[in-house]
Amino acid sequence: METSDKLVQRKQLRQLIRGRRQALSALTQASAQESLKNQFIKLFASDKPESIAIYLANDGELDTLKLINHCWQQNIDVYLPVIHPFSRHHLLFQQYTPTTKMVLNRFGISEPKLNSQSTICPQNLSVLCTPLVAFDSQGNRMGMGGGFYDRTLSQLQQSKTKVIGLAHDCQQVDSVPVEPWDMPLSMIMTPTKIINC
Ligand SMILES: Nc1nc2c(c(=O)[nH]1)N(C=O)[C@@H](CNc1ccc(C(=O)N[C@@H](CCC(=O)O)C(=O)O)cc1)CN2
Ligand SMILES: Nc1ncnc2c1ncn2[C@@H]1O[C@H](COP(=O)(O)OP(=O)(O)OP(=O)(O)O)[C@@H](O)[C@H]1O
Repeated sequence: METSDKLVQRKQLRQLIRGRRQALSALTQASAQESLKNQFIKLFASDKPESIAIYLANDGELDTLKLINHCWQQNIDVYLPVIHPFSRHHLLFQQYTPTTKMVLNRFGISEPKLNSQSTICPQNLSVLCTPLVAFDSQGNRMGMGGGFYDRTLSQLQQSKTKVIGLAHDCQQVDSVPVEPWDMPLSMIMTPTKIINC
């Protein structure tokens, strides 16, 4: 397929799936985040992670507040992505506690006010949960289009960090049109299932 065809295809798919998740009702979102928390508890029943990077939901993404609260209760260190102030399309991961000062980033998403003393190298995270727009059963993912998570994931190839894509079931497609830089996921968690890719 021509590169430009694929670009158009990816753009259309992104629009379609973003529309699907934005259309989910508050009730569906509420039950989805409860199920997500329960899936997480089941998955880590026998080995509690030390640290986990999550995200604050935006644009209809699978909500994570209940999961974050659960981690806090379990003394699991929670980190959030922060848009890198100088390095374009790169993320930093900063610890998030109930007292962390928050600011809005340029996408309107709440993120910790940058404090380099509470950031972590992604390689040192036990678990990294990525948001995504579309996924398939092979673990291919497509995000919002900035390549932020692709760049982070490309640094994790030699690390023990467990990478888990989080999404609603309605974000699954038969096949994500992938690009050479797209990093496949080894696991995707939805409110109803865990897919080992
Ligand atoms: N919850 C959450 N946090 C995240 C991400 C994410 O996907 N979800 N990111 C994962 O990368 C990073 C932010 N990346 C983003 C990239 C594009 C847009 C977005 O809304 N784009 C608009 C155009 C906005 C603009 O250009 O100013 C759009 O496409 O409509 C949002 C976040 C870091 N934090
Ligand atoms: N590891 C990388 N190194 C350099 N550039 C990259 C890397 N990964 C992706 N990019 C660039 O980022 C841009 C956006 O990529 P893409 O559309 O795949 O993002 P995405 O998967 O939707 O976003 P995200 O990864 O933030 O969820 C592309 O132009 C691509 O060239």
